Amino acid sequence: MQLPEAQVAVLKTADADTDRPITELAEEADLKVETATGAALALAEEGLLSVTEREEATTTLTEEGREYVEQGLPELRLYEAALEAGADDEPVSLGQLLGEAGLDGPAVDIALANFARKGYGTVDSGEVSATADADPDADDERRALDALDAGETVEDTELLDQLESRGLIERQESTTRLVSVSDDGVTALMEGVEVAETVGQVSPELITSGEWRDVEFAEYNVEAEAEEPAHGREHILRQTANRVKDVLVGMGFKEMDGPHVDAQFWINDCLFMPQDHPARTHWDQFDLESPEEIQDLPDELVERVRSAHLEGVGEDSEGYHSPWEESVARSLDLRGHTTSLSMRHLSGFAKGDLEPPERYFSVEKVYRNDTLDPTHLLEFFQIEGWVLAEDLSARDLMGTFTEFYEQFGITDLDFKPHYNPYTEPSFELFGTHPETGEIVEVGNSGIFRAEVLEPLGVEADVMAWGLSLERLLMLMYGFEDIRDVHGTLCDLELLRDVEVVY
Ligand SMILES: N[C@@H](Cc1ccccc1)C(=O)O
Repeated sequence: MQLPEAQVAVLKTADADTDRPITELAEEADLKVETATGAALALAEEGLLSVTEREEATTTLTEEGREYVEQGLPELRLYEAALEAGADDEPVSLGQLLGEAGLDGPAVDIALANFARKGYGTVDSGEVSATADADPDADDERRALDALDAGETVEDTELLDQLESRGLIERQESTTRLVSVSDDGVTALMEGVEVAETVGQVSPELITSGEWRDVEFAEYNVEAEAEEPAHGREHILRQTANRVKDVLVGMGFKEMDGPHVDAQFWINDCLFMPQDHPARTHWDQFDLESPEEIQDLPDELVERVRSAHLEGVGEDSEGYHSPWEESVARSLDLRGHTTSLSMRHLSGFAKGDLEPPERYFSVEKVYRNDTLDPTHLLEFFQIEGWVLAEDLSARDLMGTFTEFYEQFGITDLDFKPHYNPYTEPSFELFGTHPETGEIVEVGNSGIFRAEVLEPLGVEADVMAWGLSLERLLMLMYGFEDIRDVHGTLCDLELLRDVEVVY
């Protein structure tokens, strides 16, 4: 019988009466595991080998686990020091015992937590009493660690769970394929198997020489399991950003863009944020030292914005009467929101004057000097948007959000009245986290005030919002930590394997 080279090697290395792991055969036959696996599966198909699968759990000691095998578990070291010092008779100070046991740093907490849990004694107001008749040699966790260190297996899953939760072991599940030669395989071997002269890959030489006409090509085994190469793919955040753009375009919006570094004028002043507003300090914004200021601001608009801040607009509006400096308006910041783009567009500065109805959006990065935590980073993507039209109301705003979020499977939005210096009314928007059930803030919105619109020269109503792309992702996929998908600590495995949801 003629077989491809790898198959002959595997068949000859396998045994008829013992099941052997493919990995072992591969090593012996000097083949890559994938090649040997492919060959074994092909042979099994021909009935020459039998292949069985075995699920295996392997347990390995972590570095900390190994350290305890050598030096003893902290709680046992504490117990031994306690016995030595006579704490089974009379309480002894914890400080003294820690010193004698050579325990410090995190080992102290570990010793204390497990000492009481395992019944080695009690600690009360810094005094340790030891149980007289505890037997550290019989300590299950110690024995299990020793056994694992010696390469033995431990069956007690509860004990393994405990060691795993202490971070002393790691468990992996794996599938091992076991192979043995079948009766037909034995017969074939006895009758003689030879390597078929097959060609695995077409080469330029084969083609130019015309030799390809005469050779025999190896068959492809499209069912063979191969290693999966980790290739590049679109980041889930980018993927979702693109979907958001598609959805908004589908809802009749146009995209706007603009600078990441911008004048405070566009970021804050146009939005009727008083220059002494707390969010304008460096706690929230990143200021640029250089260049010191922006040159091309529209003078007339600057004048109208200044006057709105100082005196208000129209009859009912007062303004702030607080200091307003043009140099502050001209200074540059990393934008803390993309509402700066809305201002550039609504004022006519970006694209010329706009006539209602108009709808614009952007999905762009913004920067804030926040404290890092599971839901905050120093930068995130904001889904900015606005509608310019006659007679808008809160219902239009809510209807737009309902329609937008529905496309991402999110149907349980909550609205909470809110305050922004630039919108009235204003609403914060909340969704429910699919895993934790927690209420998560997803955005902020409102209808721009006259103090914003009048200086811009806008006569119709404008409703507007800034939503967080990352929070949308959290609701869609159940991520609990923004750092899983964003930034340097993000989990590559998760990004590779996450399924696209629709
Ligand atoms: N700029 C607001 C969002 C917003 C935009 C427009 C109107 C109302 C609110 C924020 O960043 O939170």
